[in-house]
Amino acid sequence: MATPLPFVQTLEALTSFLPEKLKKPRIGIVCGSGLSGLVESFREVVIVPYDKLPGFAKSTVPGHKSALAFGLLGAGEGVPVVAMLGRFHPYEGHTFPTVVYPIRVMAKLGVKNLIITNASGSLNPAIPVGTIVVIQDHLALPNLTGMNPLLGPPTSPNHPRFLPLSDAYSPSLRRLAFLAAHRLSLSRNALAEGIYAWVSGPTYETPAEGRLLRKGGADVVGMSTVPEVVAAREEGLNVMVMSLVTNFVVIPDTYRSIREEVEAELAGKPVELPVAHVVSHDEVLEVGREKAGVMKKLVESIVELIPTVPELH
Ligand SMILES: O=P(O)(O)O[C@H]1O[C@H](CO)[C@@H](O)[C@H]1O
Ligand SMILES: Nc1nc2[nH]cnc2c(=O)[nH]1
Repeated sequence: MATPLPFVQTLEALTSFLPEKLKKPRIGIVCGSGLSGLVESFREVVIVPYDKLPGFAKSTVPGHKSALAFGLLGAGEGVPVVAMLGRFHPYEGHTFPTVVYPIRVMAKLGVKNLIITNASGSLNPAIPVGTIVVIQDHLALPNLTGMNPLLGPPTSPNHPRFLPLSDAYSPSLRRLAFLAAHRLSLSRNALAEGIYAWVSGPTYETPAEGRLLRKGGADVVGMSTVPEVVAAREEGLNVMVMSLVTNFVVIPDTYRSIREEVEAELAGKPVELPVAHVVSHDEVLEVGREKAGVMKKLVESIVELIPTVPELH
């Protein structure tokens, strides 16, 4: 029997921290690796550490803090928002109910629109490092092979047993990303559209795995987000995802042949080979820091535009 989730206690704890005007955020934000600087644009901020909230775990990944930030975002009076300054990943050892618990709490607070950010590796030569990819769809091998976040009894009798995901990424919200980029005079290349492959991690891809995902139609790959999207859709939220490309996944056309190298060496003709790039989380965080400002402005602009779209109310 699964442990019951402590929603009532979490909501009571949150209420005790928040002033009236921040108690009912309508927009939720998830900050990806290195992107929690988003909170710098919030006004009247209240930070609630995860260890003060029953049901919340601790984020153990560098670049992820362990707190919720509530505040007002955008011009004028501002819109009440809540942001996760750090997420939970299954590879940290968190169970799926724990990974998506903050999303379900956001839904119970009244959040209707969710903006998720993450860091990812590019599988598509036309999508270079530094691009922000507005996600159109996902390819989730774990979902198809027995690691689906919704396995087990439904969290609520109101949830559908068989959740459709053909429309998971809200066209209305995605539209706002491009309108916001226009408002901010970003270059056309700053923003792309693409498909996110979710892998469990924590290993980065081998070249063969990268090639498989690319052939399967994915443009970028990461180790998060999809469980959050699935839970948010189950809760009835509108969802959009912006993925910052922090590195290329190395997918060579051919493999270096050690046999040929040895044969050349033995024949007195050693070959000089280029050193292959090896990705690291430090590099991921570095690109996150460089692009945090653009991501912050985009999110703020989208938050300002949401109230102008009737179907997002
Ligand atoms: O998806 P976020 O949390 O932004 O982080 C990405 O960066 C980390 C790997 O460097 C992984 O956690 C991957 O998913
Ligand atoms: N799986 C995966 N996650 C990432 N997060 C940031 N870069 C990468 C990557 O190359 N692969």
